Amino acid sequence: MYRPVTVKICGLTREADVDLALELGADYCGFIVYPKSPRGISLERAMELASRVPEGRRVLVDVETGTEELEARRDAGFDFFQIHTGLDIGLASLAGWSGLVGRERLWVAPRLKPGDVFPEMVYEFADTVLLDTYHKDRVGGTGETGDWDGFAKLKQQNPATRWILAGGLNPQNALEAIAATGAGCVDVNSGVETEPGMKSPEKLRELFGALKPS
Ligand SMILES: O=C(O)c1ccccc1N[C@@H]1O[C@H](COP(=O)(O)O)[C@@H](O)[C@H]1O
Repeated sequence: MYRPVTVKICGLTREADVDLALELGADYCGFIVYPKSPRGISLERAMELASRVPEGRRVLVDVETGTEELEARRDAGFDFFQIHTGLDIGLASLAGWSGLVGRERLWVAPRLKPGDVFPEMVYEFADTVLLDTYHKDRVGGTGETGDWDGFAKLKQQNPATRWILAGGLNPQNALEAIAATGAGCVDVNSGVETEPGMKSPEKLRELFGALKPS
C-alpha cells in the first residue's frame, strides 16, 4: 500500500538543485554550515539558497552549534535547526538549543551506535529526532545505511516523537528502508549526488519517482 512520506534533501549548495528538489516534491531543503563538511557552505550562502524555499521547509544543519551562534542564526530565515551531537551531549546544551529556537524547531541528531542507549533527555527538549548512521570518525553524510531495526524500535516505543531516518538512502533503497522502519520522513543526501554537494538531476528524479509517484 502506498503511504506518503515526507522527504528532506540535504547538503544543497546550488540554486538549480534547490529548485529541482522543490519541483519534484521535496518537503524540506537542508543546508549544511558545518565547516568540515564537504557540503559545508557559509551561513550567508545558506541564507541565499534558503530564500528560494517556501517558509516551513528550510533546515539549517550543523554539528554541536554554540549557543551564541544559534542565537545569531535563529532569525536568519530557517524554520528548523538540525544539530548533530555526540552522546555526551550535556543537559545545558540541549536546554540551550531548545530554549533558543523552541522544541518544535529543533531536530536533534544524536550519534548513536548500534547497542547504545538512546539519551532519553532528548525527548524533553525536542519534538524531532533524526537518526543518521554512526561512524567512528565522521559526524554525518557517510553514505552508509544504519541500524534500521534500532530506528524502528525507537520509533515504535516513542510515538510522540517525530523520527527522521537518515544515512545512505538513495533511489534504490529508500522504499525498502521505509518499509523496514515505518519511517514517515527520510533524509537523503549523498545518495542523490554526483559528488559532495552536487546533486544529480537523474538521481533526484529517480528518488521522487519512487517515493512520490504522480
Ligand atoms: O553531509 C555531511 O557532510 C554532514 C556533515 C555534518 C553533519 C551532517 C551531515 N549530513 C547529514 O548526514 C545525513 C545522511 O547523509 P547521507 O545520506 O548518508 O549522505 C543527512 O541527515 C545529512 O543531513
